[in-house]
Amino acid sequence: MVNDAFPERSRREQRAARFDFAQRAGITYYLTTTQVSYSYMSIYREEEYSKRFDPGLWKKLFQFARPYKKYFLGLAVVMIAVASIDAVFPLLTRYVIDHFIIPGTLEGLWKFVMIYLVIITVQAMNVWTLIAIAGKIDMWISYDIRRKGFQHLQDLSFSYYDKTPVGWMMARMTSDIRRLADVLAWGVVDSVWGLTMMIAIMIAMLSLNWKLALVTLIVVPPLVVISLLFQQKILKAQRRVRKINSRITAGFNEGIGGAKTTKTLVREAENLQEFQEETGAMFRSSVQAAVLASLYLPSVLALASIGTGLALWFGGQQILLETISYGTLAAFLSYTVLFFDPIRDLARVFAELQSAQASAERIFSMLSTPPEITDKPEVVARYGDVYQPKPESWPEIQGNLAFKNVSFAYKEGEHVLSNFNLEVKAGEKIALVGETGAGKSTIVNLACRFFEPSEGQILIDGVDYRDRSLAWLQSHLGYVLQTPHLFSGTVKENIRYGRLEATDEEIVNAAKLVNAHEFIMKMERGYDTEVGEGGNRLSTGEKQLISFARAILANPRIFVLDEATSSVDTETEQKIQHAIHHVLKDRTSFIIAHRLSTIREADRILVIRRGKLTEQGSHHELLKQKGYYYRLYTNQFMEEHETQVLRAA
Ligand SMILES: Nc1ncnc2c1ncn2[C@@H]1O[C@H](COP(=O)(O)OP(=O)(O)OP(=O)(O)O)[C@@H](O)[C@H]1O
Repeated sequence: MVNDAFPERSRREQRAARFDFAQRAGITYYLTTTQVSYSYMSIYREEEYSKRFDPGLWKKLFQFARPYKKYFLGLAVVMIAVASIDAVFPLLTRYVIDHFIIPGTLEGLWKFVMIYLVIITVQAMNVWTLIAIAGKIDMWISYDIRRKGFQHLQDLSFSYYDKTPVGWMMARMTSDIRRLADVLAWGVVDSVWGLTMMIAIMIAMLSLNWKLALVTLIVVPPLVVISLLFQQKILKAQRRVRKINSRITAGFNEGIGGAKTTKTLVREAENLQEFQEETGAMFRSSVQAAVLASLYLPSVLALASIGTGLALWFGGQQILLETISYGTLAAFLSYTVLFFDPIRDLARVFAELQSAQASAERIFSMLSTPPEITDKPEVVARYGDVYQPKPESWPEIQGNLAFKNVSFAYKEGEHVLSNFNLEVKAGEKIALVGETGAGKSTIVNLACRFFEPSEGQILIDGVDYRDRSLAWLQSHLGYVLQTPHLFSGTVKENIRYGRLEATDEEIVNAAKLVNAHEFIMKMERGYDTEVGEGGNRLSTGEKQLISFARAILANPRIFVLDEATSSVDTETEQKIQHAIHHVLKDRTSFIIAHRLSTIREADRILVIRRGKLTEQGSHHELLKQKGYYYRLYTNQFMEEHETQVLRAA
């Protein structure tokens, strides 16, 4: 399946990926993206897909077309009309030659001109209608698939985002869907037009003079073969160019985003070398595509010319024998040239169908990935899901939380937690400390049901949280991360994201509570200041404060602060500590912090080492125990003290 195609991703990337989509989902997470740093050029690996026609896949795809079948039918009718009229034009030329030019008379010309005008007006209207219908179908289908894709991405669990690069998902949601809708809508236009045109031309030629028709149509079979061969090769080369192009775009992204890191690691030369290899491959594939395209047209023109030559040769003889008119020969010549268009179009549609099938496979592989964490059907029936919640049936939440013999592994066999037990009372302020990779974030992620235990149970207010709805739990969650993500928009809009119906006054109060009001008011337009994409016009500390205000506004029962105050200065941190103390009162909260001064006030500090709870108690109790916490605290204290002394000196 798709996910196996990706190498293990760094944890930072994984967080960034899943939180990016979690935030778009609009659920009450206050998670953040970090500056993603993929290994340059190694992120985007497109899979090769089967080339055989896959009826099952097309059946699934036609489900998206089904709601618009009336429009497809209308489109087919209009296209038949367009092609039939296109095929009539050489007959009009024939009429002009045989009735006006050869006899040298203008008699009946006005009538002819009037009929001609009516025909081209009808044709213009047909073309307008077909563009309008096909354009609408194209848009509707891409809208439907995108909507379904986006909804599914929101439903997918964190583990999916751990394995799948954001770039891959973006490509599915944009270019693949675009291509698919395009082929569905415009492929119908081209194929109906092409087929009708070919049939109409053949009927016209055969009825004008079947012998001459058979001679002229000799060139059609080689024309079909050449067109199919070339179109497939051209498409293959173009696909290679597109693949490399997406890697180059990723390379640009990486190169620009990671410019500072590149410089500090003196990696410029290697990066340039890697980049040149990609652009070299792109150059070769582009040249190949251009050479193929440049060979195709002359080959087709040569065949068309042979057809024209044959028509002239045999047609000329027939004229001398007076078995056909000059007009008929002219019509034949036009038909020979006209025949080339539908063949070329059909060959292109045929080749594009293969590419569309690959897009469809990619999209459906995403759509058919089941979310690992979902509500059971009976839970959905009772409480509703994220899209149709039934808050009136939701139980009150107290905020008591218990881990009962919980084991958990991200990868099979590699347990991060084994038989982990923990009881947290409603309103308790819990701090988690421990070395990097000890399992602190895993514990809170399990508590928030971003992952579920492989064994054991997590109870909220005494009930296994799998018996309650995800939406219920998440509507009571507030989560603030170290590197918060803000959305493009104003400060006010970003805070309001926590609770859309909040008044301006409530927003200002939330900002005041976390000491963000002061710096917001110092900004040029106060709460109406634009924060830029991802909040990049603000410092990390400022973003932290805003995301904190946003989380508070939602008034969650369970609050998680994962290194949430690591980027603010000591003075601001003290202010936030004060706010945290105030805000977290009566809420169950988990605080993960490496800076131990920030967690002294916690009701209980848990020391986690290799997934085990090794020490617990208040700050003073733990200091008295003189264990790991004591060593950690005294070391940090000494370091901070030395820094202060140095600064003072
Ligand atoms: N999404 C993931 N996929 C696979 N392994 C993971 C994932 N997240 C964490 N791990 C692994 O699980 C273990 C515990 O990680 P966790 O993030 O819980 O540690 P932590 O104590 O929060 O560390 P830090 O202080 O660095 O944030 C680590 O060995 C880590 O590599």
